[in-house]
Amino acid sequence: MPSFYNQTRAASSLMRRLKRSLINPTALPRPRCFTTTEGHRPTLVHKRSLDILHDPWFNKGTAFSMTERDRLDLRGLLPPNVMSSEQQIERFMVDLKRLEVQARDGPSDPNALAKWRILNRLHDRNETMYYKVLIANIEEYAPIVYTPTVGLVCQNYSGLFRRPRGMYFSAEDRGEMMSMVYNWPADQVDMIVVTDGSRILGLGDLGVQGIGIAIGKLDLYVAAAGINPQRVLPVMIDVGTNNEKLIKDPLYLGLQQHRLDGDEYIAVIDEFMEAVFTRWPNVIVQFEDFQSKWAFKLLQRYRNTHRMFNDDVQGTAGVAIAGLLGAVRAQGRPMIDFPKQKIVVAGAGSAGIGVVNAARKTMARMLGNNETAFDSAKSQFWVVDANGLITDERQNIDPDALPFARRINEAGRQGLREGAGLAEVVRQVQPDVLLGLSAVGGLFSKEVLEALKGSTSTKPAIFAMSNPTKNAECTPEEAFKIVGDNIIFASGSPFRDVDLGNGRIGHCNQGNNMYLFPGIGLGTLLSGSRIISDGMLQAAAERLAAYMTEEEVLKGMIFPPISKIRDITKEVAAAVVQEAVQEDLAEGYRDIDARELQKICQDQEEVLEYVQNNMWSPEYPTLELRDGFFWQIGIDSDTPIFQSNWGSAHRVHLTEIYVDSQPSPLVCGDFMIPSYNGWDVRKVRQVFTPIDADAILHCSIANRSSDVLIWVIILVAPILLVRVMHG
Ligand SMILES: NC(=O)C1=CN([C@@H]2O[C@H](COP(=O)(O)OP(=O)(O)OC[C@H]3O[C@@H](n4cnc5c(N)ncnc54)[C@H](O)[C@@H]3O)[C@@H](O)[C@H]2O)C=CC1
Ligand SMILES: CC(=O)C(=O)O
Ligand SMILES: [Mg+2]
Repeated sequence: MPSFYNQTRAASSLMRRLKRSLINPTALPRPRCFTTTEGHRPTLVHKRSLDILHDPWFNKGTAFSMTERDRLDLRGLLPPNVMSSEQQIERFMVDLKRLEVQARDGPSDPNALAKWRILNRLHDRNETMYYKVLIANIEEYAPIVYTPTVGLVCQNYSGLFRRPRGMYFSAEDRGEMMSMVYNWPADQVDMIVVTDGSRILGLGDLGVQGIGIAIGKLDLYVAAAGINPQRVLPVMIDVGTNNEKLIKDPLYLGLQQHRLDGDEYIAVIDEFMEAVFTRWPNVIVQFEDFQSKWAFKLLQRYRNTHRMFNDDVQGTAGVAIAGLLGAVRAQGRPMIDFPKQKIVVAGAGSAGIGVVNAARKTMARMLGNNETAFDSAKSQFWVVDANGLITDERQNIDPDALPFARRINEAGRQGLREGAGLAEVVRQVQPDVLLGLSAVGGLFSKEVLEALKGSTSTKPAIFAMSNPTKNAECTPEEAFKIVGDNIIFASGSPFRDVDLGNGRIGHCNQGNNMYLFPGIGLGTLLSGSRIISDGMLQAAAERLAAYMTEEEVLKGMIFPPISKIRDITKEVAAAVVQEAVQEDLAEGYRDIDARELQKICQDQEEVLEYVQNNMWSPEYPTLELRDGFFWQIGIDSDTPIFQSNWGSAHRVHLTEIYVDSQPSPLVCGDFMIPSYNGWDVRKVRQVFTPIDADAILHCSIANRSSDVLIWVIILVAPILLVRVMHG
């Protein structure tokens, strides 16, 4: 819950803005007029926030000064580094001259970036059409808006940046976030994907440029889960970067300082969480691509108090479990044999450790769900990181990896030692599964794959899950060629199936958390669960595993094709809703309360229908012009919102106020309303102090006093005052 201190701070910050609106003549209604900038006379604008950034006449993009950003409610809507117009032109020219950027880690499609640009322009122009195109061609364009191209986009974001999308909270904004969050124009936000840019895919620290991954993930939320695009918010928390190249790049858009660390870092993330959950109490926050050091700590910090999850730790784990269960079925064995699988994992970061933790819990559940089962399950894993096999002999072992450190005596009996290389580990262990989350392209070398031929499994599984494409631990061609045709293969980024000759196909599955995170988010939203429990994540993974038929699995297809992502997401969301109800966490959604949800969840078809009915589809709505002026308190949204269709400050006379649908005896009168389009109840309270704004459901407004009168008061009042004071 927001602390009293922060609420007070938010209130005083809002009051400041309120006062500013009341006394700032530029905010008062007047004809849209502006003067030239000659002679440094200010140009008077009739707009604020995104409306300015989307207006080609007034927009200065990254060149808005900090004071202008404050005055015009732009703070947080642009990357934090203020650029000169010369720098803007330089950035544009550099980008223009390298139209076909092919970075080392880029996708194999040479036109990928050009396609991204075209799609991005459509996204800016017409969201409905953009999502129609994306949904209809998801197989072709997911690799453009998501991995692998999104990696290349993030690497080149400073050059590609055109129109801002999402919000930027930087280390410089400390103490301001609670007020900045109101600069976002949407009254309701369902889904936030936030990153601090510290580990974007397998590309390392990309600083502020990491916003691209948050945008890409939210594209999938809209396309796959049918989250309304007006209710998503990509967020970049810029606490600096440890990427020296970016720190020295004059055209970099983020803070050019080293990353905050320790308590200072946590304070920034805390402030962000408090701000977004204060404005949108029902929002769900997905943490994305935080370096492992913080991924686990932040997850532990917020997971029992906030609606949040970490996609790299928890989403990836769920997808891997579904894949691992699929691999057991593909061997012609029942899923209950999973605890017998020997699994070698290369990579002990947020993703690798997330997977082994979840796989261990799944095994333990199958073995009787008790302490002994949990303890014995860990012996099925061999974890190898940059320093080789992790054993309890390792100095300064990472606490998150500690439970999986092999006992050195036992390792010795297997012919292994502390720091043993991957090939050696595979040779000795003869695993059923070799899983890569190392971000090291080609790590599954010929030697490692040769060693896997000794696997005791009838159908060994190779999961080269690192992204983007160039970071895959091996390609499907290498895997099928070296290990043989009788394998299961999955990769994090998409590859083509392999032609094995004689009409046989070596199936390449895409093992990516995109099969889970949209359903986890949607299921949480529609259940109204206050947290995202382990059980909800497990239910999501199991539903994904069960999605594939026996026939498909035996052919080596353990994940669905991406063309089915909307359908699988619906299934996953339904499983999440049902589990939330089962665990008594569900509080309902909109007009469906917990009890009704419980009834719905008794019938599988009904819960699927409930999910389907709440998925947004890209269709043009019929628009009608609503002339004049109206105010209302939204009752169809979770937070009552006081809305006006008039984007500027104005004086109004309230004539009717309804409380609980009854005309209220409260005294109505004249009020000066500042220029906010969407107010939540806290703001309303500050203006209408005698009114319990929570209870107002509707109020209508008659006549506004003329602008001329306001100007007369503003200009004449001080003169009169001086006269009175001087007798
Ligand atoms: N397919 C999917 O859905 C997902 C894939 N990933 C990918 O997983 C990769 C890793 O992500 P994080 O765990 O967050 O990164 P991280 O940087 O925290 O962890 C990387 C780990 O790999 C280890 N490593 C480095 N060199 C190695 C080597 N030669 N042999 C064995 N291990 C080595 C490091 O010691 C570290 O433990 C990234 O490429 C990311 O894109 C992450 C999440 C989801
Ligand atoms: C897929 C994903 O989340 C990652 O590579 O980080
Ligand atoms: Mg990620």
